[in-house]
Amino acid sequence: MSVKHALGRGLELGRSIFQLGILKPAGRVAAKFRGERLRLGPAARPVQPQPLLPARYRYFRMSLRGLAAQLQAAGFRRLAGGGSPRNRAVFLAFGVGLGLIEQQLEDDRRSAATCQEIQALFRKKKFQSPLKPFTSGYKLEDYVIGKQIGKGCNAAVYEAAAPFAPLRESTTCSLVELKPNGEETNVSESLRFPSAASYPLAVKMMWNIGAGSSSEAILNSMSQELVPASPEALKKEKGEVVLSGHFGSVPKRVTAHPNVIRVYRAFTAEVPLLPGAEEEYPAALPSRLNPAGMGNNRTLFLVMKNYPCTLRQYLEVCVPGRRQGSMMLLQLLEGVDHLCRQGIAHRDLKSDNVLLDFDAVGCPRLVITDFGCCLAEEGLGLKLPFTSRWVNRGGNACLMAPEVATAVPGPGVEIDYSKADAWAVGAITYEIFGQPNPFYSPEGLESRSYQEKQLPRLPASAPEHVQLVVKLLLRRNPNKRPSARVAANILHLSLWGKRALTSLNPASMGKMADWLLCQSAVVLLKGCGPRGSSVEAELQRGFLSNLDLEELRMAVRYLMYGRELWQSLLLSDLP
Ligand SMILES: Nc1ncnc2c1ncn2[C@@H]1O[C@H](COP(=O)(O)OP(=O)(O)OP(=O)(O)O)[C@@H](O)[C@H]1O
Repeated sequence: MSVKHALGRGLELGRSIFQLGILKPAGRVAAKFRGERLRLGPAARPVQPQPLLPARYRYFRMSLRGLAAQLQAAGFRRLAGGGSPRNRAVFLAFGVGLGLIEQQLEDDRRSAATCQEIQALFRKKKFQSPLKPFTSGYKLEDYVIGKQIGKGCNAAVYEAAAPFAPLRESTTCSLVELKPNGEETNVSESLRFPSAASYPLAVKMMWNIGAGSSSEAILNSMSQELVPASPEALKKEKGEVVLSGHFGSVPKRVTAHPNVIRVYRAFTAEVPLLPGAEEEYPAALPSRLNPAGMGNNRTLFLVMKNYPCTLRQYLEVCVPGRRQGSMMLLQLLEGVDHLCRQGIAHRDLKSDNVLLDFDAVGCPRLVITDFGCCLAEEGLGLKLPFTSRWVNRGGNACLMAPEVATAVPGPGVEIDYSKADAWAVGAITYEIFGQPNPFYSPEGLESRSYQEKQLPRLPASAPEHVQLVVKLLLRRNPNKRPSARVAANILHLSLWGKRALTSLNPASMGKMADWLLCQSAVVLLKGCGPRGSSVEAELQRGFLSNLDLEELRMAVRYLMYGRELWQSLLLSDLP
């Protein structure tokens, strides 16, 4: 081996370990170079990207550095101790080549610092609620209730108005009539959704059957509904949070996010006789209103913004175009990532539980709603002890991730929900791109037993990056499935970083940092213009406020992996 060759091999070895992420633990693979035992060996063939845990990544870096040092030391030893000069030089060159990878580590340190600075800049700008802040509204009498706008298994939802809760100027143009953009969609006629102008609020009245009528009992049984409640939602009395009474346990609360519903007020009150109650939910009424009713006298009311439709209703009349569909998927992933970061799993994601309105340019804005089945217990995180079959695994069995659906209860068993909502988003994407959800129909796939190769193809109209993300999200094995954050990053990079992507390399994130800086400048400038509150701008700000170098690197790896598979026309057989 020539010196030049050895230098090249050293560089290559370091780079390949670096690019692929060293996937085998040190010590298990011991490489030998010219008789010298080394503690690390490169992975021999391209392997699928896998998340590198920060601790492991640090360990890997230390090992790489250690390896370079070992080689250099061995080279010097041999230099001092004799041996053929050519051999010594070769040895030294290999070590030096490997040591050059240090430069990449330095590059990484700088890129990580850039990410942190950008993140800090964008985190400063808080998400603004579409309603002007209001101070009253803790009683049912504060609201004028209109007609019923929805009903589920646990509640009826009514439009409502309150003189003190007008919409912000910029959002009053939420489209009443949406003319789908010819280039983006197949639907030609205009679509009409009810206007929220006269009733900007929605009041959800929970059906209280069996929870008792004390406020404490109501909260205990419906506490998850309060997860998206703002800090001002519950009346504060003498500095203490009360809900028409005193409560022991309050669940975790999610902070505001553009893709997660906000509950502005929550209070208990006597169940009133609202329009359609006797016909639509007579059994949920208290005996005061219906002698045959089984409901309790008081219940929980939640006040939210009134959205024109659900995602399911929207998709019944409209097939979003490529870009719009990608942005809709991206919003769901952003919402799920926000929940995950706060240790909350929704556990009942479906197109009925996603509400939708439109930004000033007619782009659908999606918000995740109905937290009645969520996992948000303080101190529990995303892992639920599954010790008996009576433990509730969540709602909507059809869209239950395989690891949840197949879990068998037993001592010490835990269900890990950290990627379960992301899996459901993968399934909902079929609906967004105009296809039936493969997990719905009776003849459809079952999440507990499907094989990945049985998944239908998305229509050709779905962009390549969406097809890749859906394939990845619907992997059975959660360890091989990207998190919502990494999946969102793949879409962000594909939507806005296409040109930069051609030169991106997971081993050298310097170019990525340059692109991020340019992107930040663009987003900041756009934020000053009239489109500052557009869905696109919100998504871009969200991305920049959540930058993490390793998660970005992971996304780049997946993209490169997807590109390779596309090139070899193997995407349908994605392992
Ligand atoms: N803020 C809102 N604006 C407009 N419509 C809403 C709003 N919240 C809910 N809805 C409508 O009411 C329906 C029922 O609401 P929701 O899903 O919260 O009730 P639920 O009884 O908890 O549902 P589930 O049966 O899933 O448990 C929704 O599908 C939607 O059509």
